Amino acid sequence: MFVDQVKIYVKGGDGGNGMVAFRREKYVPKGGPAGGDGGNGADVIFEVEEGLRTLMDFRYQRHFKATRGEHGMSKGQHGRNSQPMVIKVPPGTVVTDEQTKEVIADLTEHGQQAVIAKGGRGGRGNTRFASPANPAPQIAENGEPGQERDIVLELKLLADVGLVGFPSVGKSTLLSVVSAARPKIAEYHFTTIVPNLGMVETEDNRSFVMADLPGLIEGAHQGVGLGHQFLRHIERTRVIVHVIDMSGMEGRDPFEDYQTINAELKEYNLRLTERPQIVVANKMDMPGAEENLKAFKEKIEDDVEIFAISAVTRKGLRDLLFAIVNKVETTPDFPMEEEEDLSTHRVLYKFEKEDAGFDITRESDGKFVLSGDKIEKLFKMTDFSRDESVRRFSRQLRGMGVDEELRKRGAEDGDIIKLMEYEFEFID
Ligand SMILES: Nc1nc2c(ncn2[C@@H]2O[C@H](COP(=O)(O)OP(=O)(O)OP(=O)(O)O)[C@@H](O)[C@H]2O)c(=O)[nH]1
Repeated sequence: MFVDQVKIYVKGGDGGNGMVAFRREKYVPKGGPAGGDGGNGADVIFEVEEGLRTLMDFRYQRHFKATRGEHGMSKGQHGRNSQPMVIKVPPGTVVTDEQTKEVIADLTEHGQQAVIAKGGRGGRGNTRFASPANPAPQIAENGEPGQERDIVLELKLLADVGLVGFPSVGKSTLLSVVSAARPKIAEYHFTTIVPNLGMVETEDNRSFVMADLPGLIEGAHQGVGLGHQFLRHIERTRVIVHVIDMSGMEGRDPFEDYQTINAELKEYNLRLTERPQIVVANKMDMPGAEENLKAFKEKIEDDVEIFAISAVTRKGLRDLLFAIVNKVETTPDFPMEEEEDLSTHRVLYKFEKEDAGFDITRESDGKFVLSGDKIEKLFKMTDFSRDESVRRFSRQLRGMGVDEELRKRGAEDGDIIKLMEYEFEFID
């Protein structure tokens, strides 16, 4: 199979920060705590849109950051939660975590959704830290950071459109001038022929996959290592674009060429003749092409659509692409017999478990380095401008056993401890 691949970065929105505030009431010198919670940050969600058939859009935008939650406010008002960021993907998109190689989601059905990066929880305002012992807490949490990850999207490409025609009629030229991108083909162990495949995008942002078939069909005919699986792939082509050299060079007759190719398609018994066919009269920039086209039109059945173009000068390409994409969109799928079951409704979506805690390493200059998801998250959620928050952070570290572990590793009063880009002193 041809597999298109793109690597992108996604980040859920950070939670809004909690607020430290107190009630101000007339005649009351100091009211109770009134700082609201921050709102939750937005999730990054993928949703299947059946109209999409390539990962082309991700070539232009590779960074997706969802919005953060609103910060908590005074008078006990909570920040608003952010609306999820919904990104449309084509059916068949498999999403993998780049680092862990874990499959995050396998998106098959129209409308199916999966959370790809979770937004952070809003930080708690000081209202929530009030207790009988501490009725006026000077402490609030920062929002939890949104989940961020590099992910790989993979899509098995089916050729929507197959190019056929005699050698040298201009199929490769056409494919190369209309392709916005060549898919990064992950594997094609089944063939010795490198398939000529391009992703085409129309001006109105619709896209389809076009493949040069004849080389492949010839190869299959001669038995050069094309597997059954690959032939089936070709068979699924929805629309055939039949390219004809209208310059009639080398003494060939365009109409005879047209008939010969159609007869061959039938002979290979690939059911390709059942597909709608668009005829492309190419090389219209050459002398004599106009007359040849006229003669061709007189011989061909009336209902065949013909597009006169020049792949070299690019004349007529725009209309041709619109006609092709319209045809692709209105042609139903051609279900094959013994269809492999694509309808396994797997929705995998799991998040990696938070790891137990932290790691301690040592730099050459003797500094201790703390790392780990949980400890870094706690750090980001701490408002270091407030003593009470800082004290809470120390308590949290102690609770996790960080102090004890540092001591075991030989940390003494005054040693430098690094966490992300910050440094602290160890106080035993
Ligand atoms: N004048 C003119 N020449 C063209 C046009 N399109 C293609 N050609 C030329 O025709 C020759 C054959 O073009 P290709 O694109 O290689 O033809 P092909 O159908 O892919 O041929 P195979 O690879 O043999 O199957 C090249 O020299 C092209 O430059 C066109 O619109 N006008």
